Amino acid sequence: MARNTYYAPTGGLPPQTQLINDRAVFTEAYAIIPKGVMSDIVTSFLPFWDNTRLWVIARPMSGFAETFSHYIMEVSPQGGSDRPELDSGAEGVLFVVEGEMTLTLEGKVHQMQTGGYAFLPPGTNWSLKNNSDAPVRFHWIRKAYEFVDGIEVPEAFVTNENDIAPTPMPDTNDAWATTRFVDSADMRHDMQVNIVTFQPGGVIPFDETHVMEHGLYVLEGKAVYHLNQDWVEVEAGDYMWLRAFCPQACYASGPTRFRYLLYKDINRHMVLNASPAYRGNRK
Ligand SMILES: NC(=O)N[C@H](N)C(=O)O
Repeated sequence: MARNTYYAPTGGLPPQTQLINDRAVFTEAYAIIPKGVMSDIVTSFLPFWDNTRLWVIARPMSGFAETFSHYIMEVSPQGGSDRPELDSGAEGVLFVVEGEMTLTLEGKVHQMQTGGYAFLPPGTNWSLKNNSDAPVRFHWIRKAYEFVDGIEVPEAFVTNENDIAPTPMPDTNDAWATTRFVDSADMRHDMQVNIVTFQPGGVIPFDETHVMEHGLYVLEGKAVYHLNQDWVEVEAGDYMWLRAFCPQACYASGPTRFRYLLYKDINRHMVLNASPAYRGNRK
């Protein structure tokens, strides 16, 4: 089966001769981390991960307004972790963009390759190892799972994006389609990590303005995105973080398809006690 080729950052140092013309921006409504910023200078490390470095491209900051963290992981040969997740309340998604790795999930071994996708509910027993002779690069998106009395925690699964048919947006002539790994109406899930694909010229023709917070990592191609009041050019390897209600529209501006990994929080009430007014009203 044909496999997709995604942009995967490989680090390196920007040359000292480089002009200072990066497109990085951090605003109240959105942030852009262009691929050039993901250099060797800004890597992180994690406890109990061997031969591993990462780029943290999103994290909760204000305590209640941001819901998730997003890492780009790079695990060298023989690297990995037997204690990957230290927070028993965290759920996660792994998505492989280059190389291969061995995921052991509740004792069962899964060999994951490019396009491989795993959902890890809170409390899952998992470990990861790179048994190959090349680095493996994957995205790891984490969120504090919002438990609800009477609703079960969803089960873990491992799949590959090539095994899932994208759902076309009606009336777009298939120019805009979304690969969904879980059903939006499945109330056990409080987040989705999807892949959105636009054919050249495909558009989001109006400013979507909605409660879902987003992280968008561009996997392929390029586009012009409207974010709040700005038009920005983005291409494979760039990251966009969008706060809830940030207006967003785009058109795929390149000769090839434009695709991104899209995080969104779904299916839960908003936390009312985050508001000082609400706290004031309570006995
Ligand atoms: N920016 C986006 O791709 N937004 C999606 N239509 C979404 O909110 O699912």
